[in-house]
Amino acid sequence: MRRHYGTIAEISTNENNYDILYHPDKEETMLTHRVLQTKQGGGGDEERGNCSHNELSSPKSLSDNNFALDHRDGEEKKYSMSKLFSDKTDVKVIFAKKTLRTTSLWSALVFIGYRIGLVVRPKTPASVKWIFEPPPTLKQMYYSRNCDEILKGTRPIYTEEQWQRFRDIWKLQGGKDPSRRYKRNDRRNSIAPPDLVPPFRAAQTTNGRGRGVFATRDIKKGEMTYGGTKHYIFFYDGHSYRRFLDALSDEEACDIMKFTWPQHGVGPRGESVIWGPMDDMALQNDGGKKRANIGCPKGKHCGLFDEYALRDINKGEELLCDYSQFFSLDFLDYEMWKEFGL
Ligand SMILES: C[S@@+](CC[C@H](N)C(=O)[O-])C[C@H]1O[C@@H](n2cnc3c(N)ncnc32)[C@H](O)[C@@H]1O
Repeated sequence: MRRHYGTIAEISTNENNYDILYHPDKEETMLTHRVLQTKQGGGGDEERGNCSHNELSSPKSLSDNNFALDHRDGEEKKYSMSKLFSDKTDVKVIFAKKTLRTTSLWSALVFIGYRIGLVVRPKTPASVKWIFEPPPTLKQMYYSRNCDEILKGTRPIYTEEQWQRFRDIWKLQGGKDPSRRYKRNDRRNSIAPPDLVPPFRAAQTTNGRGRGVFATRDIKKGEMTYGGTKHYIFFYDGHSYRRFLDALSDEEACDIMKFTWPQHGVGPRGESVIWGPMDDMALQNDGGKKRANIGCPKGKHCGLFDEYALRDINKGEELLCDYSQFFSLDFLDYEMWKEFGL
């Protein structure tokens, strides 16, 4: 006899109005709409009695003790149902021959075998390599893509079409902007007018900072220079971030790793995300507290990425923000990546 907690192969009834969901990840089976329970002290075919009925709006887990059923593997059992269906409805439960636990144990042993080299590893196609290998961290992706070398060279200035391509790939992969789900009165909402044209353009710096952004006209202190997350991409987990980078060339992926960073409190319920602007804003360099000439003026409330000139800025001057608000210059050592398994 075995106490069964999860792997019911099949449930059938002469009324067919409930669904079974099997969740291998959670190692549990769920019944939705209606919930099967064993009856206390029933008779006849019933194992321990009854099936009581529960109309549930949310699924209830079979791994719950309510559903512990003693059985033999491969055995057929019948449970009479009361309330759930009409009194005399029979529900047949056929238990899987192999329980999930046994299967999981074998899978775990094979997996460990692969990891420690006891089991000969077949040549793994790239598409399934993560089944056998732990997914790469940010540093591993950075070094495997040869980013150290790539980023030493002069990097290109991206055109609007190239930025758009990054945003399109992200959208095609199911990317969603969490700020669209902010409530109307959320203080993080941007107040940037939809037609705001940022008064800066990317170009190469001459002081060894790579690319930067430069004022395309004189900008008055207090003027808005950027706003909102219209061009941002967001990732809620390390896997979607990896998948995005996988769609890009080494050169592009190395750049994107530099242009994106993890941050707390961005999602509608304060979730952390990895995000970054996919426009020239990504090339803004750090001026530290002292030399930053754009940012959120002291005492002013600023929505997400609403930035203002902190002093008068001349045409051609580099626009610098203060990175300490977001991330460190040495982005690879930014501890928060670890929260995403990166
Ligand atoms: C978001 S990118 C900015 C664009 C970058 N200059 C480029 O060409 O890719 C951030 C990176 O720029 C570089 N950077 C930004 N501000 C800097 C500064 N004040 N001094 C030196 N490097 C800086 C650092 O390498 C940093 O990781």
